[in-house]
Amino acid sequence: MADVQELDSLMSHWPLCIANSDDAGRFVRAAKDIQIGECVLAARPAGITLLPHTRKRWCGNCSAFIAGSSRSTLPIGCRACGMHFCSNSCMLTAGESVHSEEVCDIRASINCLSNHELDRECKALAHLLLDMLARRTVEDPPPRPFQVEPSIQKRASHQKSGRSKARGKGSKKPSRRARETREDDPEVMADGEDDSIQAQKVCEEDTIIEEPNSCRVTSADARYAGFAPQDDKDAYKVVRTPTFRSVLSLMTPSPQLAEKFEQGFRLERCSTVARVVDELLREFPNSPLLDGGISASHMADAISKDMCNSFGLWDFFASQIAGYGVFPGASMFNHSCVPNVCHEFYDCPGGGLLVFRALRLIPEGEEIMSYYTDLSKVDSDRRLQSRQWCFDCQCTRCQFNDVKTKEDKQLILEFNQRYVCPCGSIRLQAANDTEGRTSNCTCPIMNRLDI
Ligand SMILES: C[S@@+](CC[C@H](N)C(=O)[O-])C[C@H]1O[C@@H](n2cnc3c(N)ncnc32)[C@H](O)[C@@H]1O
Repeated sequence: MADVQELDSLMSHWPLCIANSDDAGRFVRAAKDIQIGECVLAARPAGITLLPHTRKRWCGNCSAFIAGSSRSTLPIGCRACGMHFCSNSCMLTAGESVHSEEVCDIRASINCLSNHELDRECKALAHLLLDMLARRTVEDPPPRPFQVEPSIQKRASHQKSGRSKARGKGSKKPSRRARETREDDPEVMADGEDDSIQAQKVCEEDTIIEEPNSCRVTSADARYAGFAPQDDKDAYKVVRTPTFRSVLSLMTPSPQLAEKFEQGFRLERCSTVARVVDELLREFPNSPLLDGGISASHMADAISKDMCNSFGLWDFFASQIAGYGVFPGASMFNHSCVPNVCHEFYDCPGGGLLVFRALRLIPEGEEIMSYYTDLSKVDSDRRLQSRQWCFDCQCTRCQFNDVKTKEDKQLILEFNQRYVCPCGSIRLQAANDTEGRTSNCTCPIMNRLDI
């Protein structure tokens, strides 16, 4: 069984504990009675990838839908790599991690590769891998076999002084950042003012960035995502930053299992993507992204986790997947088509937060079941979807729906009326609802737009 300690520490503040089963691997149990609506976990991403059609609409730093973001000032686009940001502050924070000089250069190079060299899915994976490497932080607790601390700690102290000098050092290629401009306001970078002076100014005005590479979830973010009361100043402490090692601890299907579910091709492309990213990264020999001796095989291992562990990010306005991310804490939840928790994605610096809440009372000891498939679909469609995660769902709903009757259809209809919000996501049953029919949607999009 893979390392649980790293994953366990991501859950240490939540009413959860990890256990193991023969049929579905590791799973999560409630460590106490959990009330309806109670937040069971808020997880941060180890890496996110936005699909090309979304990059202009979603902030590359906080994953906010730019047009609907309260943070949004003027959208800023990078002409080199195509990433967009909802504000100056987000652009500056990203400049220290997911949009540093070398990351931007490599992203641009990936975008330029022909379909033959790297197809669309592989490019999305390559961006996910870069994102994971760029978000790597000081490992906590101190590592065991995987050597990462010394250089990373050095980097963190550089950054505390306000600027990352390590980044781009030794870079062979000329920087493309000069081409980066604010789309709607071309004067911003074109007035001759040095990038770093601008960065300092905005840092002073906007926010104190303590650890640029691992922005904290602030108390305000925690309140916005609804898991902290108004007066809880320490709310952010419950959300741990996933380490790279926690990603490596996630599950990868064996080649045999992947073959059985016709997903072998996905496993194979991980090494192709890792090789391409590794080659591009080696052009930056002093890159902090490679600190700790990250090799191509570490990279292939990390992105192979995408297969069974990524969460889709839904674009409500375009009604399509905007991208996906790996949230190691949340990856311990197994699937059920009758879940007892639902999840919502909230934008916040550091890539966003995936927040899980109880759909009903969950007694101590019961398994926490999330959902991976579209629960509004009929059983055959859900079964097809679950093949992507290399398993056949055996939940009561799947077994029951094998017998197709009018009553089954009624059951699905009722289930959807009860749990599926018009925005497409699962919604909470209202706490005071004895009938179990009316529910409150807590999704950020609906709330924010006051629909
Ligand atoms: C996000 S991980 C969940 C944690 C996983 N059990 C582990 O040990 O790391 C998803 C994987 O768990 C397994 N899994 C999740 N739900 C399952 C279920 N209802 N039945 C069987 N396997 C399941 C599948 O192998 C799936 O690819």
